[in-house]
Formats: sequence, structure tokens, C-alpha cells
Amino acid sequence: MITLRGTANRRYLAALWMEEVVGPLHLSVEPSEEEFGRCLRNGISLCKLVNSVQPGSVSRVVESCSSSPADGALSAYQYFENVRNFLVAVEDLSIPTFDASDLEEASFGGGSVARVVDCILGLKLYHEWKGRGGQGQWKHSSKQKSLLTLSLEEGEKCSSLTKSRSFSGKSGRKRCNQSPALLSNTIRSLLSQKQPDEIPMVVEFMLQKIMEDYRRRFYAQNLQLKKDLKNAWHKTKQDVLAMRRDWNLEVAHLESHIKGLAAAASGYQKVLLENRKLYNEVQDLKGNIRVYCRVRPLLSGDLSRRTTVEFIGENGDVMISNPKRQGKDACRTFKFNKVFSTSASQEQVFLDTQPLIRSVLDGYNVCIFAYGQTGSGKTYTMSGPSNATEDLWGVNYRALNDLFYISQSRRNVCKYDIGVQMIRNSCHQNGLNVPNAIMLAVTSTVDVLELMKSGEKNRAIGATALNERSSRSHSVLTIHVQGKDLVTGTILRGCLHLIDLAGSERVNKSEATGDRLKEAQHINKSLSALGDVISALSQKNGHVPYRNSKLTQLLQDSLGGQAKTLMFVHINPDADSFGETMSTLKFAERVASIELGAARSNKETGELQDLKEQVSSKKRNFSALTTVLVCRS
Ligand SMILES: Nc1ncnc2c1ncn2[C@@H]1O[C@H](COP(=O)(O)OP(=O)(O)OP(=O)(O)O)[C@@H](O)[C@H]1O
Repeated sequence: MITLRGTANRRYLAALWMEEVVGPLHLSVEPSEEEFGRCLRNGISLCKLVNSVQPGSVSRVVESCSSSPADGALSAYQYFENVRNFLVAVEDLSIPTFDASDLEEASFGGGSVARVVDCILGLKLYHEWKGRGGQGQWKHSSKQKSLLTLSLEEGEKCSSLTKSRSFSGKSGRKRCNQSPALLSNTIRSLLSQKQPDEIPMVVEFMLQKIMEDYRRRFYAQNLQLKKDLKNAWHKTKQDVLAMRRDWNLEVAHLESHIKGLAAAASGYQKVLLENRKLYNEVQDLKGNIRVYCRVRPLLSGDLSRRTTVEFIGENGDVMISNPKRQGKDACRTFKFNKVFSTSASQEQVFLDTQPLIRSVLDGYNVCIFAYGQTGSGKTYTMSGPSNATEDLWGVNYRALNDLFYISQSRRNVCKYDIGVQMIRNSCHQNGLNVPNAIMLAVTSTVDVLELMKSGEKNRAIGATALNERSSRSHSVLTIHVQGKDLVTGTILRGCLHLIDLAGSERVNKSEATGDRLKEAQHINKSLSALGDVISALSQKNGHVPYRNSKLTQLLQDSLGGQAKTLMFVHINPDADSFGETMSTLKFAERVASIELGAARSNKETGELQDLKEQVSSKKRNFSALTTVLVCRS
């Protein structure tokens, strides 16, 4: 008698075998009757099964499978076609068949698939018979069926023994030791009940069953593994998706943060520019002398190779640190209109100077002078290095170039005459000889270059301990511009002084002696006269001592008048020059505080000229009249 458990085992066996031959069927390891019926209902797997056992048994398998209600007709058609063809095929092989309705009922949970299972296991026996070399017509005898049944029941016993071995936990380990003996006892008792001719077949079936059992468990484990893997993959995918979501949120957050920062930075930049503009406007109104500071890069000859320039701000701050001190007291910050770092190009420096220079063409007097210790880069800024190519040209050449360019572009409205005066002083000339300096008319930058080259040759140059090429003279290039407005007849007179002062260092530091000492003392005298003038101006003293040196006499108009004045203060960043750097910057700080009053343009309108003309003609008439009267009397 086949037990309930035996029936189920037969179904599992049938499912397992089908899985092996035509899988995957996506059945669970121990499918219920309903699950099994539903899986086989469309007959596709059954047809494939019989075709793989007996190729060509079902010539056409209807493969399309759809479960949508709209395709109900098609499903029914598949069911009839495939199941019918399968049943015909297994009948031809003399294998017990079943009714098509068995599958149908079971799939709806109302019937049994026992006959279907019998049929499949019959097909299995046939397959194994063929596998053993079976020839001719297969006979599905009741003996074979009983052997199968027997083997299943006996196999069940065996498999329960193997199960207890395989799945034993702690307690199972005891049984595990007993199992071989138990297994052999069970087998022996089973075999003792059989006829001798049945024994080989029973043994074969039992071994087969054990193998199948193992295979089933292997399959179950495989399925479980797949399921676990699928779950793990699913979870990992969810985690990755969640991470991606978080990451995207973070990136979006960062993006908006960066945008905010960029907006704030550009706002800050705008405010900074605006502040500078306003600051310059206020200074223009007050007539302050503008001060630009330029830091020379460290050169190979600089002894300490350490810089005193701690920080350069965008708003004109420069912080200098004392190399001999530490901490807060070691630093001092100076504020100017602009600070050019060591990387500033000649063009950048000129661009900030250009508006001032252009105002000469509108009738303003402009004075630009370079101040700083020897070797700090004054000549570099004003003229550029010797034999400079155009990109290294200093303010002098660029200024003239610009003036010629603008005067040319305005030629239809204004006629300009430009002349230059080059003045140099040294101690031998005893100061600046202003009246004797010849004024030369120039029409292009080339003219000026030629002029400067010849002037350069005459420059007094001598070597001191500080700098081999230390110049001990002030050099003044004055550009006079006269423009006549072609429409109104207004005359504009502007004058641009470009002054490269001698080195500002203290005499004792230059270690000069004899004539050189005299020269240094002389230069120091004119520079200290400049200092006195600056000091008087910054304190708004009634008396300003311009007459103490030729230099201050020359600068009188620019420092005290209505001129626009710019001082380039140069510093050598080498730690060795800290003392000179500090006194240079303190001097520049005082210069920056001078208020000259708003600059005024030198304009003579046509009306004024007419009036002047009338006055002089009246004067002429008056003197002629006086002469006549004198003669008569
Ligand atoms: N901004 C700079 N970039 C590169 N080199 C520079 C810079 N400024 C100055 N130098 C170099 O430093 C050296 C000294 O510069 P410069 O002759 O201009 O100094 P100076 O102050 O005019 O000296 P002096 O008082 O003797 O005339 C030169 O070799 C010059 O080429």
C-alpha cells in the first residue's frame, strides 16, 4: 500500500526528473498537487519531456504561452493540443496515460495528479530501460510498477536514514554514527523478504533512489542558494540605489552650496571693486597723491633668500614681517591704492596707470615718480630692463605710445603738439638743471626711444656695495602736450613728469667713500628735502620748503599744485633689506596722506583768448596814445 507520504514522494520524484530533463520548471522542491498540475497544464513541458525521451514523438509543440484572461482561448487550445499529443505519444510507448481533465482539475486545487505522476514515472522507467540498452517493444508490467513503488517506499526508508545523516545537528551526530549499521540492517531486512531473482533489481532501484534523493537535496540546496543570492543581490541593489540617492542629494546640496559661495565671491569681488572705485573717487576729490606699491621678485643676488612680504591683499594691503622677530609684533600692514605682487607684469602695472596718463591730453598736469632703495625695481617699472622687448617696456614708453595713439585717434577734433624734455642730475651737476634742459618735439615712440637711448649713455652710473648698477642720479622725463580743439579753439596744456628717483637708502648703508660719498650725500639731501616737503604738506603747514632742492622745486607744481600725482613705491623683499623696506613704506604712507585738493585742467577757451587779445590790443592802443600825448606835451 502506498502511503500519503509515498504519493508525495512520487510527485517530488517526477518533478525532479522533469526538472533535470526539461527544466527549469520553476517548481519548488516539494511541489503540491495544485502547483504541479498548474505547471504542466499547458502541456509544453510534457511534450518536451516525451520528445527528449523519444525524439519526434510530438511533431509540433504549441509554445506560445500567455496567462492573460484575454488569451484564455489560446491557453485552452495549447492545453488541448499539447496534452492530447503527449497522451497519444505515451500511449504509443505503452505507458499508462491519464485523462486530460486530471491536470485541469488538479491545477484548480480540486483533483489529484497521481495518474499524471504515474505516467511521468512510467516514462522515466521507459527512459531508464532504453538507457540500459532496452530493445523492441517496452512492456510496462505491473511488476515494474510494483518495483517502482517498492523502490520508492524502500528508498524512502533509505533516504530517511541518509537524511538523518546529512541534516543532523548536534543530536544528529549520535545518529550519524549509528546510521551505517541502521542502513545495513534495514537493507538486509528488506532483501530477506525478496525472492533471489528480485534482489538485483531491488538493490538497483534502492541505489537509484538514494542517488535521486541526494540529487533532490542538491537541487533544493541549489535553489535555496539561488534564492539567497537573488535576495542578497536585490538587497545590495537597494543599498546601492539608496546610496546613489543619498549621493545625488549630497551632490545637489554641494552644488547649491558652491553656487551660493560663487555668488557670494562674485558679490564680494564686486563690492571690492566698488570700494576701490569709491576710495579712488574720494581720493580724487580730496586730491590725494596716489601710491602704488610694487614688490620686486627675489633675485639670485639677494643674500638671505627669505622674503619679508608676508601677505598682499587685493584691496591694497601689504603685510611686512620682521625676520628677526616672532609673533604678532613681527608684522606690520601698510595700505596703499594698489599693491603689485612679484608676478605683476609690466602691462598690468601700466593698465592701472593709463587713466592718469590719458588725462594729460585733457589738460591736466600729471606726475609719476618711482621711489625706493637701490635695486628695488624703479628703473624696471619706469623704463623696463635694458634692451627690453616691447612686452617688457616700462611706463615711460607705454605712456608715450598711448599719448601718440590717442592724439592720432582724436586728430579730427583736436590738434596736439607733443614735446619731451629729459633731465638728469648728479652731484657734479649740482642738482637738476631745469631751465637748460632742451625741449624736443617728437611725433612717434621711435623718436622717443632714440632720444632715451642717447640720454641713457650719459646717465651717471657707479658701483656701490649695494648694487653694481646703482644709479646715483634722479632721472626726469617730462612730456609737454598742447592741444587745440579744432571746433571751439580751446587750448589745453598738459604736462607729464615721469621721474625715476635715485636710490633712497641711507648713506652709511651704501658704504660709499670719497666722491661717491659726496654723491650719496647729495642724493640723500634732495631726497630728504623731498621728505621735508612731504612732511609739511601732510601736516598742512603754512610753509612748504620747496626751494631746498632742485628736485622739490621741479615737483612743486605736482606736489602742491593742482596736479595729479602718483608715486610708485618699490620694495626689495629680501629679508636683508627689512630696515630699508620699512622706512620706504613709512615714507610712502606719509605721501599717501597728503591732500592736494582736486586737480584742475589747464584750459583756455576761445572766449578767454579773445578777451586776452582785446586786453593786449587795448594796452597797445593805450601805450600808443600815451606816446602821442607825451610827444605833444
Ligand atoms: N618686477 C621685476 N621683475 C623682474 N626683475 C626685476 C623687477 N624689478 C626689478 N627687477 C630687476 O632687479 C634689478 C634691479 O632693478 P632696477 O635697476 O630697476 O632697480 P632700481 O631701483 O632702478 O635701482 P637703481 O636705484 O640703482 O636705479 C634689475 O636687474 C631688474 O631687471
